Amino acid sequence: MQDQNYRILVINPGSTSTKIGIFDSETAILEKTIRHDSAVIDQFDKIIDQYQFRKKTILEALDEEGMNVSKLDAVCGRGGLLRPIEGGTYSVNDAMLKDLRQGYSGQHASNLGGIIAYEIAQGLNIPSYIVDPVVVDELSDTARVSGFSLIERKSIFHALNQKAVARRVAKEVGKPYNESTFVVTHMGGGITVGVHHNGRVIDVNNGLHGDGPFSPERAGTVPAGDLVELCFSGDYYRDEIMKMLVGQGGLVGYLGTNDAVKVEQMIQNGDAKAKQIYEAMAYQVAKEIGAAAAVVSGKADAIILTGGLAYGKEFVGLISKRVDWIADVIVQPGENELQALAEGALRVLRKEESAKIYSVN
Ligand SMILES: Nc1ncnc2c1ncn2[C@@H]1O[C@H](COP(=O)(O)OP(=O)(O)O)[C@@H](O)[C@H]1O
Ligand SMILES: CCCC(=O)OP(=O)(O)O
Repeated sequence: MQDQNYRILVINPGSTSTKIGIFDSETAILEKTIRHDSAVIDQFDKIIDQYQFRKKTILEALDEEGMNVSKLDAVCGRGGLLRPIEGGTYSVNDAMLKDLRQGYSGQHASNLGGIIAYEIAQGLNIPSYIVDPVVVDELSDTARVSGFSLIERKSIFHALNQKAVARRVAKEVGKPYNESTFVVTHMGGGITVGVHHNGRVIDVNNGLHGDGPFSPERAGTVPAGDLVELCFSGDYYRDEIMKMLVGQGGLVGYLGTNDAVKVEQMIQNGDAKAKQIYEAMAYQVAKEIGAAAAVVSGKADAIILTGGLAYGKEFVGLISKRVDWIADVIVQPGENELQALAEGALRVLRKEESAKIYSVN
C-alpha cells in the first residue's frame, strides 16, 4: 500500500561515526551524524563492547530531537560482517545476531547495526531489518584468486552506499544500473573501490583488513613479507597487530587522528608530514582506481567518488588529476546510506519484496 505512511528508524554505525535517521516512508524527518574521536573508540577492546555506548548515543540523540520511538513501525540497521550473502533486505534473526555478536567475518562497527536495531525493535514489538550488508559478495571467479592458494580474496565493502550512489548516478546519466559500468570509490573510515558492471560488483578491495589503499583508520595493503616478520617478532600479540591494521592504521597510525578535516588544518598550519601522508592516501586511491578500471579494459561510464572524504576538495582534486583520463569523475560527497536503509525496509513493509532470511546452512 503506497499511501500508508511507515515511520522507520535507521541506524548506521560507521568506524568514525554513528548516523541515524527517522523516515516517514521515503521522506527523512531527521538525519543526524555523531562523530567519534578515535581516542574514544580505542577504549573498547572489541566492537561488541561498544554496544552500550553506541545505543546510548542513539537514544540520547533521539531524545534531544524530541523523537518518540513508540511511533515507529520498523527499525533498520546497517548490516555487518556476516557470512558472504547476496544483496537485499534481511530480517534480523537469531542466526544473524549470533554471527554479528561474534563478528563472523571480522570486527567492524556495522556489526552493531543489526544488533541495536533488533534490541530497539524488540522492546516495541516491531520488525527489524538490515539492508545490503558489508559482506555482499558478487565477485567474479577471477577476482577471488589472491595468488596464494590458501587464501581467497573476499568482498567486504561499503555495499549499501556504493550500490545506492551507483543507482543514483545511473539514473542521472539516463542509463539503467544493470547496463552500466562504474568504478565507485567510497572514502570513509575505510576506503573501498568497486567495479560495478551490469548491476554486479565484480571486483572490490576488502576494505576492512584485506587490501587496497590506506584510509583514515586502516592500513590497506601492506608488504606481506614484512608483516609476517612483524607477526612473528615476539613483540606483539595477535590482537595488537590486528588493531594496528584496522582502527589504528592509516591516518591514525601516522598522524594520530581519523579526522581528515583536522589533517587539512594541520597541512594549512605547515605540517609537512601531514601533507605527505594525506597526498600518499590520495595517490593510493588513484592507483586502486586505475587497477579497477583495468578490470573493464578502461571502459567505465564514470568514476564515482563518494563518502565523507569526498567533501575534501583538495583531496578529490589530487585523485581526479590522476584518473580523469579514464572516464568522467563524478563526485557525490557523503553517503546515501540512511535513505537506502529506509527504502530497503519500506520495500518489505509495503510487501513489494519479501524479507530475505539469513541462514547458516
Ligand atoms: N568536509 C570534509 N572535508 C574533508 N573530510 C571530511 C569532511 N567531512 C568529513 N570528512 C572526513 O570523512 C571521514 C569520515 O567519512 P564517513 O563516510 O562519514 O565515514 P564512516 O561512515 O566510515 O564513519 C573522516 O575522516 C572525516 O574527517
Ligand atoms: C567494512 C567495510 C565498510 C567500511 O569500511 O565502513 P566504514 O568506512 O564505515 O568503516
